[in-house]
Amino acid sequence: MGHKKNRIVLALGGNALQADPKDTRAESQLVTAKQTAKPIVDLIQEGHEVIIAHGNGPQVGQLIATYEGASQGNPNLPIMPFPECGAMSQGYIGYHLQQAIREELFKRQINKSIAALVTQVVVDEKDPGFQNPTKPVGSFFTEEEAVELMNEKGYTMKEDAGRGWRRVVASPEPVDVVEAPLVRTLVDAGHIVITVGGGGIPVVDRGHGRLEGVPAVIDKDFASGKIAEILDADYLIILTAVEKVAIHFNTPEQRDLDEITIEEALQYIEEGHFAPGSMLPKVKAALKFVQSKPGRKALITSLEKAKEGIQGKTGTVLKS
Ligand SMILES: Nc1ncnc2c1ncn2[C@@H]1O[C@H](COP(=O)(O)OP(=O)(O)O)[C@@H](O)[C@H]1O
Ligand SMILES: NC(=O)OP(=O)(O)O
Repeated sequence: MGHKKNRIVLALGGNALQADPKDTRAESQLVTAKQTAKPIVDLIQEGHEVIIAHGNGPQVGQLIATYEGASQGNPNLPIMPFPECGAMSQGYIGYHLQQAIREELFKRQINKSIAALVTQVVVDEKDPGFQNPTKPVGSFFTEEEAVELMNEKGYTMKEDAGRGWRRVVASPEPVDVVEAPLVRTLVDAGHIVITVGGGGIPVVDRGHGRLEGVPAVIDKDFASGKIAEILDADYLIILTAVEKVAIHFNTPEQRDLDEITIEEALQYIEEGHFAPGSMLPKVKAALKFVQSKPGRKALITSLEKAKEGIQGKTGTVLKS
């Protein structure tokens, strides 16, 4: 008996791109991408239509820090602006995933093309996110190092879900995906598309066809939800380091969640079970997607468990 083929937007978390957060070498990231390709191609092999989205927090932060460091005292090396760093991170992560998935498709003799599309995402310049930076980017620091960086460079730094201190930048909500019609055309034609990488390059619509890049990093969970809505996907699957979302996370009372209703999700958010900057945007993006139209489902699980998750065997599922 055949099973239902779904249109799935897969959002890849940090661990799918960088196995060891301390090993930031591009070569290591490519090795990780090759591991990541396997469970993705499992889904493609099952006949699902897969659209791939991914984060860029560590990578965009590294690019910005590299330019800032290199340009100090060197007038010939200007600092690369934020939107350009976002585009660069989107480009190189897309290139890695494109290579990795292509190779895996070839191994399994699946005749499909894959392309990463440079994707811009429209944001509202009045979004409150511009006044209150929340998006962690780049490496982790100790509190002492963070204080030094705040004083020296004027960064805003915050503690990131018990894992250390990171620079935080503005993170407005995605309003629209500029290249969405192209993504749709490619997906409808049976191709695999990598899009809204790093949440998309944030742009403000100035009218008359003019888009202007703005210094921010859009949350990839929200951008994935947005493209899933636009493409009328059946599933938004957010892949991260944990198999299930939990309440009372990291405490002796921790309870992993299997299936939750919209009401339960709202209640758990209200009770503060999900850390801002890590699990909270995932649950909120899942919630927004399932609320947008009846029948839509969201799944939060680990990369390795994606296939079992779709079969209803694991993960945390949210249904409308
Ligand atoms: N309530 C929760 N349930 C499960 N994990 C949680 C929860 N709150 C915070 N986390 C943490 O959030 C992490 C996922 O966020 P993050 O690492 O930022 O995501 P990404 O995979 O997109 O890079 C999990 O690996 C876990 O450590
Ligand atoms: N842009 C973004 O959300 O990146 P991360 O998932 O790496 O934080």
